Amino acid sequence: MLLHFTKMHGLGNDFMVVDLVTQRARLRDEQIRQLADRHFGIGFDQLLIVEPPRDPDLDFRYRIFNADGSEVENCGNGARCFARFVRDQRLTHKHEIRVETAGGPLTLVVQEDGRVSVDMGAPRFAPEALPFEAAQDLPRHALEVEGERLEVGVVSMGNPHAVLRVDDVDNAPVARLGPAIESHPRFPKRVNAGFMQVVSPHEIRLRVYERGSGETLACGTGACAAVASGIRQGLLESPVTVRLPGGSLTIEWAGNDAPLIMTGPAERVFEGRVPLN
Ligand SMILES: N[C@@H](CCC[C@H](N)C(=O)O)C(=O)O
Repeated sequence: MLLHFTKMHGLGNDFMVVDLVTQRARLRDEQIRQLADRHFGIGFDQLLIVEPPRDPDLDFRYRIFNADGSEVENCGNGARCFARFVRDQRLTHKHEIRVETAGGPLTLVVQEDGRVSVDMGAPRFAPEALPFEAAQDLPRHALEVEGERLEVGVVSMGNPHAVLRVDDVDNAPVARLGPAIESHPRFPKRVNAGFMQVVSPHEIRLRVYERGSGETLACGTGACAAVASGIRQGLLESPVTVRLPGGSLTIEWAGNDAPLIMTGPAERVFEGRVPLN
């Protein structure tokens, strides 16, 4: 069969978006890995699948797969592209869209200027929420990585994040420490590794080595996790501008059980059809 798809990106974090409301298909892990290949396939950081909701109170079900084929709980940049996609495809006319994800329901609001704001829910710091092996809930945990003692904040945004503070994000050892943190045995479900440089209480620079996809140009849940961890440690104050290699996001958080609100762009690149073997 020929599968119709749309290529999109949020600040260079790129997606293949597939409508399974009007098409029928099933993608196996190895097909996802092949499609994600930037030389032999289409190339993307994540595959986003749009399905009818299982809960009648929600508008859609939104499923997310990393480039390695693993299904994950949440994707912030993907959520914004998802909102733009369902409106562009005329699957909905709503400005406020409620979707089911593997990490829980999300509310997406399409603004007049085309940017999308997402209620990302409240961050969870308890180690069992990620999961992370630790005896207690602390703002920073010591972590031995490749013989180095690092200090990381751990945050669940539905998906797991470890945030490491660095002095200079341009020279941070993301390629060396990223994969080692991602598959550290104290994170049984692996983890996304963020490298955060604090510029001022309202501005950070961030690079993220994503679980299952490698370093990306932007990570929405990584931006939320870094801001939540930074505010919890008294380093940051809401709102925070997060400067990522692909562009900037605005993150607001009132603290405690309040949700993080992420605002940023969502871009369509092209549409195509690909044979599914
Ligand atoms: N790019 C995403 C996060 C995608 C999922 C992540 N790699 C994971 O495995 O949890 C974002 O914008 O949040």
